[in-house]
Amino acid sequence: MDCATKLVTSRQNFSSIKTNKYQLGNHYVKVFYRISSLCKIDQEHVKISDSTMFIRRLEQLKDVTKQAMPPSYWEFITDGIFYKVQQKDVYDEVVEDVVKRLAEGSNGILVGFGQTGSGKSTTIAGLEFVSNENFGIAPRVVKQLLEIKKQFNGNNRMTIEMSYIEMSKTAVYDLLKQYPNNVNPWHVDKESTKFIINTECQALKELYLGEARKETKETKNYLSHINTSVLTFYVTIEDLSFNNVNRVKSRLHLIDMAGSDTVGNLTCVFKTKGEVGSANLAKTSLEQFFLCLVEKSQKTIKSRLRTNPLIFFLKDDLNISSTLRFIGHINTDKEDLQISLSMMRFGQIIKGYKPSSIQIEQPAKMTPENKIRYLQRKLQELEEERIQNSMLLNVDLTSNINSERAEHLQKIVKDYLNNHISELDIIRVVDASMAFKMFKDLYTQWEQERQKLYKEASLSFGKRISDSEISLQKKKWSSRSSSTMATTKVGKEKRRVKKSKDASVDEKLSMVEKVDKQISVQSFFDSRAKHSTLKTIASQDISSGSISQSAKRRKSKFTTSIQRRASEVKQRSVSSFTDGIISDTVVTPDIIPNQMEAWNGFSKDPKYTSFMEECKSNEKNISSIYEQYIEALKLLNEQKVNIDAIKQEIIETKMIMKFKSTDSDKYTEAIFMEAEAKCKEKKDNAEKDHVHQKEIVFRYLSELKIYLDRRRDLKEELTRNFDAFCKEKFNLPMPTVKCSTELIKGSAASIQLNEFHVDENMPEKLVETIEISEIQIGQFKKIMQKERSKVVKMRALDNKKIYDKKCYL
Ligand SMILES: Nc1ncnc2c1ncn2[C@@H]1O[C@H](COP(=O)(O)OP(=O)(O)OP(=O)(O)O)[C@@H](O)[C@H]1O
Repeated sequence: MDCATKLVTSRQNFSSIKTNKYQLGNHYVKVFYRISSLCKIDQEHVKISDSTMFIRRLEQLKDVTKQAMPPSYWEFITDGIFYKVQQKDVYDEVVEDVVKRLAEGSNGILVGFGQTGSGKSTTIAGLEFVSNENFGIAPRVVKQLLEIKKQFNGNNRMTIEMSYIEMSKTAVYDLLKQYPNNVNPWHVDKESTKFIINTECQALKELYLGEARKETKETKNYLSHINTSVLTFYVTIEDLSFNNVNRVKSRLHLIDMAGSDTVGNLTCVFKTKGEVGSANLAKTSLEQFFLCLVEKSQKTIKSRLRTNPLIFFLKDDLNISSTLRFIGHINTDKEDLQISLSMMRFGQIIKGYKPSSIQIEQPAKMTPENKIRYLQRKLQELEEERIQNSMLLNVDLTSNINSERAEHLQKIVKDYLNNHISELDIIRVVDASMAFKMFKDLYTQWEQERQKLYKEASLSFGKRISDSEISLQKKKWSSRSSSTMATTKVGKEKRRVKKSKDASVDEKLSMVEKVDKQISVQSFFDSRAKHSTLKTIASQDISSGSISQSAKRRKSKFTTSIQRRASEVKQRSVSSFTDGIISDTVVTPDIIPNQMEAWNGFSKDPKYTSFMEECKSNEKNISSIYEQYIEALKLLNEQKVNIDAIKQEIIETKMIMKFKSTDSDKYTEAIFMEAEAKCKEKKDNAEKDHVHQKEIVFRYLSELKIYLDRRRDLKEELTRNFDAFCKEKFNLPMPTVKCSTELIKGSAASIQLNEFHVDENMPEKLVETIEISEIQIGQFKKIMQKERSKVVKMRALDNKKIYDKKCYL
């Protein structure tokens, strides 16, 4: 798989481009291109600059008289060109936002089109590889949707379903059904299977099975798909908080078009003329439909809907308010230029652009005029970029922010304050402006608390200090930059205060200064250090010889009250900070690095020893039952595979019997019947074992559930205990607490529930943690191969029957 860097990324700036007057292009319609990583870019024929592709004009190559002229190219504007990039990069750039919009109720269509063997299926499905890093768009959509689903709770519910169909010129097949799986081409929506996705594992298994049921032709290197396939995700979001359930439905279609080609091309020698023609027709139909769409001709659009089952199926979703993404796949080899040009033109039609022809001089021969033209164009581009940037900087983008985004920003603020991220990570203009607004609010809040405390402190000494005096004093105090300077100034300040016969003001100011330090942002996250600082400062002041005994007494009283208030303010700050800004953080107990010491103290405290022991023993139980459960599950799956194999044997025996029935004698028939009976007996026994094994699996599962429930309670208790410990030892609650990593080491939370077929009844809590491993992909591939060979055999038998029938007739 590719590992080189991304060649060109998306560019949104199309202003310098000649567009069709019926331009369809809005920011929801994007056309990308992926150049097959198996071919080298031939610079003479193909050039790429940003997201613009230049392809050599073919007539110039063919016409010898024109070959001496400067090379002339077609210019195609795209939203991004990928060459030798990771699957993830393609996904992030092209699909991620489509899925987000899908969860918000917007329909979407993603079409992978291109020449035979150019990498369409790799981009859309990517199931032939052994690592999930190489998964294509479909498995990644499943993962992202399930992640979004996790965020729905309470009155909001999200349901994800999928259907998977394959379309040939004349028929439509349901890929989620066993062969024979024809559906009525005009009732695909009603007749196709809708599979409810609860886990990534189940969905992947269905994807692999669907892949196996596709019609393919074996080539030297890979299996080529003959037909177009459409994988549709149906998302339903329900809000149950009203009397009438509020329901939003949306669909996302991932279309893997049949490979277009020219009959006789080396890339498609294995395909019949009919198959090539049918693939080209599918692309042309879509192209024609888009031309109608671009021209907004409702009448023609309607009539076109009835000409093609694919367009009919996509129907309402195929319009410009949906999010449309097209990924064209091309080879840049000279012999494939013609078909590549056709693919590029398709993209331009979708965007509503008119390809223009330009001449590109070779750099060595560049004339001054061309240089000026080139530089002028670059200048214009930069100028436009500058205008856009300055617009972004000056526009208040924060007003349009939704709650999810706001939550995300709150998390950024929290992470920044916790030193988990740097300023550079808040680089986006919107993020930065919102984040700084939050910093400001936070600061204002603390500043108000501080002022309030100051006033209260002044009042408690029976003397009111005017606001101006406070600010004057404050300024003087805050201007101290070093400890020595501070000492000298303290002396001066005290002399001045003595002169004004108000020594108590000085004391109060020094106390308030300490409180200031105490509630500063830094000290907020370093509670222990601050706490001791407070004590040290207080004791230093108290022992200071310049203060009289009564002042000392007053001061110590004052210190205690200030300390208490500081602690109160801090606690209030902590809770308001947590409530207002990082309300999402306290849910999971977490240990942040500078609290490790506190955690160690807590875990060794004899008061909590028995509690900690219980936590550990619960984790141990989870581990051991989990292992047994996995073993039992493995056996269960093996049994299932065995049963499938026996069933297959029965089918095959029956089929052979049917075929032989015409010319076989009674003796042969009896042998077949006996073989079938034996298979059935084997199947019955295997099914009995399977039922028994299922019971064992569920027993382990329910046991595991009990321990996991206990773990949840223990976690809550742990949070409470740790909080109490921190309050007791440091006089401060911990802002966030987490189980020690040591504690959960080896626990089921850290174990990834493995592979294997998981029954629907498996509790969601467990299923959520499933990560797809390479072993599991291997198993899926085995299932796929088995299913494929089964379908191939059955198809061959059907074709033979049809052939025999024809011959007979
Ligand atoms: N980005 C890539 N990285 C590695 N291998 C790739 C990539 N793209 C395609 N291939 C390889 O090229 C071959 C053809 O790819 P794929 O099946 O995706 O093409 P296709 O366009 O779907 O073909 P067809 O139209 O014949 O079905 C496969 O062997 C695949 O592994």
